[in-house]
Amino acid sequence: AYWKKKGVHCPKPVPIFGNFSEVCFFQKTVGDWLQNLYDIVHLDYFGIYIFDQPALVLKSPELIRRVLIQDSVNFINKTLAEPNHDEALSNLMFLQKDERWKAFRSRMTPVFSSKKIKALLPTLDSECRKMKAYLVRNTGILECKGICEKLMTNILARCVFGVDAHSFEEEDAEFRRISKVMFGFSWRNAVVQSMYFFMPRWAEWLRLHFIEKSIMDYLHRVYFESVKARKKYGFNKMNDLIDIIHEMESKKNSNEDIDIDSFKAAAFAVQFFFAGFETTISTISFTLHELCLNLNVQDKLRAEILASISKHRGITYDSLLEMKYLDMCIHETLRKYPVLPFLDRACNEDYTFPGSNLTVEKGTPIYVPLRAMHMDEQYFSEPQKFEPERFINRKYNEHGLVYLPFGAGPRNCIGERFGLISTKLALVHILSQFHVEKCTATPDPVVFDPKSVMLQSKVGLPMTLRLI
Ligand code: HEM
Repeated sequence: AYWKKKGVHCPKPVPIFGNFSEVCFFQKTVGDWLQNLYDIVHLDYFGIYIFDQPALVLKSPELIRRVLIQDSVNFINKTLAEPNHDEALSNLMFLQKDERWKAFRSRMTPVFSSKKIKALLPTLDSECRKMKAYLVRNTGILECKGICEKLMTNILARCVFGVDAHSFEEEDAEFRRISKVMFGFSWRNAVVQSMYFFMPRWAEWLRLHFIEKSIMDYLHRVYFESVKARKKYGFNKMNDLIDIIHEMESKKNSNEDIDIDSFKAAAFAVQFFFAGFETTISTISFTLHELCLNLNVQDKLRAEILASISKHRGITYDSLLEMKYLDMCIHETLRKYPVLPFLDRACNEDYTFPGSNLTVEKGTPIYVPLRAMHMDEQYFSEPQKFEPERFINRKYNEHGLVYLPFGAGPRNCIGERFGLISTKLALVHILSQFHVEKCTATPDPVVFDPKSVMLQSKVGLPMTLRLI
């Protein structure tokens, strides 16, 4: 009745569940659910109900630009639950709101400058070399997502906490166990994380933990132990997050409105680990998957990589930025497989869309069905086809926003540069030494797992690796 009163079209809801039953019973992924709604409604926007909560879905690229960029001051918050019942969780930036988020974000932005990321390259490179040595010992059929998980566990443990995770040497290494509990499938994760996104009031009321408390405690402990060791042996040697935070601390301006106390710094370390893990793994492994299925693209990409390695006598930060076809392949992967298939915002105050009589009330969740847009023929011809060439002159967002793998506006992905450089480096290392090929277990097309809010293949991404 809410949307009817406002004169906003709403696909027919069912009692109790509203339009949400298929996601609620894990029958469809969030991405597929929003895409089905997007495909049947031919309007700039429409209403839905998540149980009894009205939410607005935007289809028009122009309205999306308004919400994410032009009028972003009205839409600074995400819809996610705010876990004020747990201090450690409430320090995670993507769960923060209003002034608290603003202050935290501006303090953390310098951590991701190109200079800082460039300084991390030797660390990333040495972890990629360990992966390569492991792959040389284990060619044949491999579950490539599992390999990428080991790699990112190692990279993040080093870049964030300054410790060696030993994922390639020991199957049951502690960090690997932690990342498995954080991201591996469990009904607990599926239910709690879906509730944080879509039933935030319930998640707050039930005092649920987005990340299991024991894991938070463990990661805090690792952080504090690393800081303790650094105090003893000296900072600024590892170029990792702990050194960067220490450097920021020592330059601290007393007028700053946020104090990065050690508890907040530890929370940021956890946040980095959490937000950088599945996102980067997904991008590396789906690219390899598509390269198995598109051997001409793989050959072209390998030719670019080998030429660059020979020109620069190795792999450098600048050479990674120079490889245009590599960049196009990754952007095509992020179009077909955006790890977060939708964006969410909540309006801070009642807001009337200019030129319309649509007013959304304070607190109303707003969704951008970005995967549906990435698969819309109107914007991307033959959307099922993996075609990196469509990114030759990347001008998709000229008239409104249609391509959004990292979101947009002040609340976009803070780790884009780090995610892209890690993805590029891992792909260069793998493709310069191995052919990747389809095996009988390679899923084609990929079937996504409805139990995960993020886009994940139901059966992993197995393929054959063959030394060149
Ligand atoms: C290829 C890899 C990645 C992809 C596709 C990706 C994608 C995204 C997307 C779609 C958002 C939401 C943006 C919005 O709502 O407008 C986001 C937010 C975020 N990402 Fe990433 N991400 C990636 C890597 C990383 C990495 C490596 C980090 C490392 C720290 C990171 C940290 C974050 C954080 C902290 C936020 C929340 C920002 C805020 O609330 O202000 N991401 N990411």
